[in-house]
Amino acid sequence: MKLQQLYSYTRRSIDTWQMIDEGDKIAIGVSGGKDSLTMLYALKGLQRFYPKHFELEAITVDLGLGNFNMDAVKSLCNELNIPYTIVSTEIGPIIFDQRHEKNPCSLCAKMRKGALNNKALELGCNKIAYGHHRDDLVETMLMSLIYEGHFYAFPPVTKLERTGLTVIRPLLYMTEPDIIGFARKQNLPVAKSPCPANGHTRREYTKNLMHQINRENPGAIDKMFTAILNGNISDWPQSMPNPHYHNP
Ligand SMILES: Nc1ncnc2c1ncn2[C@@H]1O[C@H](COP(=O)(O)OP(=O)(O)OP(=O)(O)O)[C@@H](O)[C@H]1O
Repeated sequence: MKLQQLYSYTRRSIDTWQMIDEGDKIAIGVSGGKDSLTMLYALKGLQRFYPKHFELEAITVDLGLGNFNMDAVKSLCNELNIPYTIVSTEIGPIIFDQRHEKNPCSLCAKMRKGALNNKALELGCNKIAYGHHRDDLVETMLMSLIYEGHFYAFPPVTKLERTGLTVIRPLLYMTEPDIIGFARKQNLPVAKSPCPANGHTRREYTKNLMHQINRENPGAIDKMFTAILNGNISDWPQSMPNPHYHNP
């Protein structure tokens, strides 16, 4: 995937869901994975020509799991001229060593988001960008169906009432293969997740299932994505009708 295509997909979600307002200061959550690194490029590029002016801050929450070297990400942020902050935490040791959590993912995500939000507020940001893409959205919907028995997927924009921050997901129209292709082409310094639960979670199971369904029924992921977009899901904001874009 070329840079121009990346900008065009990102702009599509930003316009459709009105993610950016004049004067926003957006914290980009950077895990070091391919999605958030791609998002650094996407938002930095868009900043140059988007009609509304906005500022960017990149933030990584270090979970304290060791083996976590973000020097290459620091250099990338330098190159892109995005201020970069690493927040050191003991979230990993608390979850795995002290509490021996059987289902560590939800508590970890909650604590990680708390640390990210606090730093974003401290830096004067009013929005937080997550690198979720189309396949993450479909995966989450399937998890909700299989494990919770209802049709739900996270919205493109979420206002967090307690902190006043707004979460945005600018890569929502990108597919995972597109992101993988972009990350490879740009030679992005993708870090392997240091999480010991990685690869053994319900999410991983659902992801494999989703790919199996798509292999056996080509186009199924796109169809499920369309079902979500048209699904009148609670929490989802109104999308902007835009003559330039046609939803699938
Ligand atoms: N440790 C972290 N510090 C800051 N932001 C994070 C961190 N972990 C996740 N995020 C943010 O939350 C988003 C979703 O997290 P998730 O763990 O689902 O990542 P992912 O799908 O593996 O994406 P990525 O390839 O960016 O890691 C990430 O894209 C990123 O924006």
